[in-house]
Amino acid sequence: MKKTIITVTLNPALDKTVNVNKMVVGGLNRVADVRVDAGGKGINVAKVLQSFGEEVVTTGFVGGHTGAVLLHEMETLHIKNSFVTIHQETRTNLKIVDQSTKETTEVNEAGGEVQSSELKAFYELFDQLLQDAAVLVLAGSLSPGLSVDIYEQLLQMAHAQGVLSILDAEGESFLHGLKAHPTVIKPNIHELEGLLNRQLPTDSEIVNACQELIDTYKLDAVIVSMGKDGSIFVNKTETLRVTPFPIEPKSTVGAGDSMVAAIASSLVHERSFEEMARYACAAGTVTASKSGTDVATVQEVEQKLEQVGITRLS
Ligand SMILES: Nc1ncnc2c1ncn2[C@@H]1O[C@H](COP(=O)(O)OP(=O)(O)OP(=O)(O)O)[C@@H](O)[C@H]1O
Ligand SMILES: O=P(O)(O)OC[C@@]1(O)O[C@H](CO)[C@@H](O)[C@@H]1O
Repeated sequence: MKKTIITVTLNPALDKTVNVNKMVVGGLNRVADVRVDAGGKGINVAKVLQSFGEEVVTTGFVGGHTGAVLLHEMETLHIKNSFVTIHQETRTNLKIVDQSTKETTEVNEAGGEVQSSELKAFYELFDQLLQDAAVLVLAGSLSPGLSVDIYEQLLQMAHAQGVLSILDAEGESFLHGLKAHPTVIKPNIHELEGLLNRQLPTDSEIVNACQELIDTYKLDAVIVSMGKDGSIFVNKTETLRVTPFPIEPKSTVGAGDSMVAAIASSLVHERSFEEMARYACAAGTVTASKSGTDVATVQEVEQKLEQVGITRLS
């Protein structure tokens, strides 16, 4: 049986996280401390999967000095990777954590442009990687130069090979990707409201929206994350309201990606929907309690599984 999980980050980043005592918008902010991590959604997913002991390979585009640092970071973390090198520079994303409110302000660059020859090389590489794959994770924004329907195309290639898929995207690329029927989607509440172009102030409105998406786009499951308020898991037969255990949040960057990693691992291991929810919530919540773009380890997640609150709504 195939077990490999491919994570795709078309627009990765080095995440530079700075802590300031109290953020002054429009004023001078002195940085108390700084850290740099390999980032980009699919790379964060791969970091968690590596700790979980899954067979994971991560791919996408990297370029320039920042790209070289990113590749070095992945080697240090022993994450199997196969990236197409582009001429332009990989971006650096700034994350400002205000220690007085514990809020994170994110400033994400657009990223280096991908040329058509580089895209062609990626499609060839992706086609090869699919041969051994069980699950595909597509996550994050698109670099300039990429077509908004790229997720749709990659999902169609994956489905032709019988590969399950998780899509975590927003805006136009998300809408296009949905047309190719990913197995699971994991929007946060803002991405879900943006997709449907309406506010979803109550749990029951969120659940109805998830069911609507499952029916319209023939999805297996929709998982909506809502930061400290937890998450809602909906598939064709079950609806779960999931509540995290208390933490002191340090940086929520990568929390959603950690959920996606736990969902991918649960698909490979054919866990029940409830077990998937436990793993995903524990992974996201542990990551939110860590600094920078540092992510949950398998030991930390498994210790917390029983502390996840699950209420079965159907
Ligand atoms: N402040 C917090 N306190 C407790 N748990 C949190 C907090 N923030 C995030 N989490 C946990 O992490 C999960 C995912 O968080 P969130 O909804 O912010 O994801 P996201 O917006 O996709 O994140 P990102 O895109 O930065 O990876 C939540 O469902 C919750 O379990
Ligand atoms: O600009 P995108 O691709 O939407 O998001 C990129 C990003 O904010 O997402 C990750 C956290 O989820 C970070 O590591 C990274 O900087």
